[in-house]
Amino acid sequence: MSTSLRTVAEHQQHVAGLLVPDGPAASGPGRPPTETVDLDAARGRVLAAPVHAPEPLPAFDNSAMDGYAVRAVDVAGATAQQPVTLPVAGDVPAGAALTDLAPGTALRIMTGAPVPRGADAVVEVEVTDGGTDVVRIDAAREAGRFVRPAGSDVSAGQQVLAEGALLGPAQVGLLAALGITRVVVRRRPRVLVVSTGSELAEDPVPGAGQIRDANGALLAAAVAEAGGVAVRRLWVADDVPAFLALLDSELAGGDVDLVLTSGGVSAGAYEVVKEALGPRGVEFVKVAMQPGMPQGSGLVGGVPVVCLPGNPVSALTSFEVFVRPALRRAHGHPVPHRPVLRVALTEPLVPLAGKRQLRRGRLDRAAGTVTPWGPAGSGFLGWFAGADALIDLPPAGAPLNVGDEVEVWDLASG
Ligand SMILES: Nc1nc2c(c(=O)[nH]1)N[C@H]1C(S)=C(S)[C@@H](COP(=O)(O)OP(=O)(O)OC[C@H]3O[C@@H](n4cnc5c(N)ncnc54)[C@H](O)[C@@H]3O)O[C@H]1N2
Ligand code: MOO
Repeated sequence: MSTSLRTVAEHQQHVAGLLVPDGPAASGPGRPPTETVDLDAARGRVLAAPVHAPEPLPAFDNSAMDGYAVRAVDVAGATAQQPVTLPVAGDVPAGAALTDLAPGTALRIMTGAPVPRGADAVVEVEVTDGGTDVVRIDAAREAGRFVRPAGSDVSAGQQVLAEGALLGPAQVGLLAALGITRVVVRRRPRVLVVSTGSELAEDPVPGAGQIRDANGALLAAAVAEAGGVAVRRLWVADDVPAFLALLDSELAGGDVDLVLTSGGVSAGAYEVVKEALGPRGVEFVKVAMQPGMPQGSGLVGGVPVVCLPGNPVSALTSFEVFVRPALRRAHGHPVPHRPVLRVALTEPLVPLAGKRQLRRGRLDRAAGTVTPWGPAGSGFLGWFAGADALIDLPPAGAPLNVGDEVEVWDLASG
């Protein structure tokens, strides 16, 4: 085994290289096919094709105010001292069909209702006496005032969303407003999650020396949060033939874009993942990072495989650092990385010599501070569950004092 450590950036490139379109993985999520989804399922998805407006928005001239539709010339010069009085010819509620306004009259109109033919302005009710038969108007309103013209927001045929746009509430709302009910989006990368270790209990109540599988749920959740889908979540004991048989049968179906394993990659006597996949060409390395030093990556049968360390804190941190950005970039997400903030420490910290360290932290956004959350070791999932940030400490930095600025990854955003 090599004793030189790979840098975090180098291993990020290795993992990203497995997943990007130009990478070696022909069948990976690098060239994700597309799928068409209903608008209700579109939030969080990435558009695979631009969208053009089939119709203008608004579709017809409509009122921006509750008030009176008038001809601007009929109210020209109106003031509180010299008001204009107009007969009210009727009401135009929202949802009403288009009507006509006769010169020298007003129509009581509601916000969103179609501005009648012949009217070119709306006088808001606040500068009138609110009359229903006859209305006193205390202010002039120029032509176009409080009229939202057809197409003033979006014109017919205009490109409203570009390929690669991330669909959030505003985008989904716009599509709904335009009558677009289905959109072509990039397919979510399909990820097979495999937990390894003979200590993992199959029964709900672990026996002596056994533990429950945390990484399966943890990584499936992380995959979903990154925009992928964990197609299957499996467990295999520390048994190389059983592991390989499972992997081969799972990959035979051809529906997996990425395999994520956890455990069995370090220096012990039963390192199932390393022993099984090393001979298949997967590269096992040590990365200058804590937690998450032992890592594996490569292709098995053309499918990218990323092998994460077993400690749950190490597995999740490794996912954050290596897998999440690659997965998001691979399916076209416009923002692959977490937002990085510069905030002040509330406690002193001593960086590790020779390794980049990602400590759990809790952000106080208002105060612009971060508090280290729990010990540095990789056996503290309980602490991780209470954290909302990773404090990114460069290797061999000087000891940090209270108030010193550090970079943190904001896990609650992006
Ligand atoms: N002699 C050495 N020992 C270790 C080294 C080393 O360099 N030399 N590296 C340490 C580091 S760093 C890490 S990280 C771990 C990684 O170990 P593995 O990836 O081989 O993982 P395991 O040994 O299988 O498990 C480690 C730990 O995590 C628990 N685990 C594993 N899978 C799960 C799961 N699905 N759910 C919950 N917990 C899980 C497992 O029981 C162990 O406690 O190796 C160090 N050792
Ligand atoms: O590098 Mo391991 O992931 O700390 O415990």
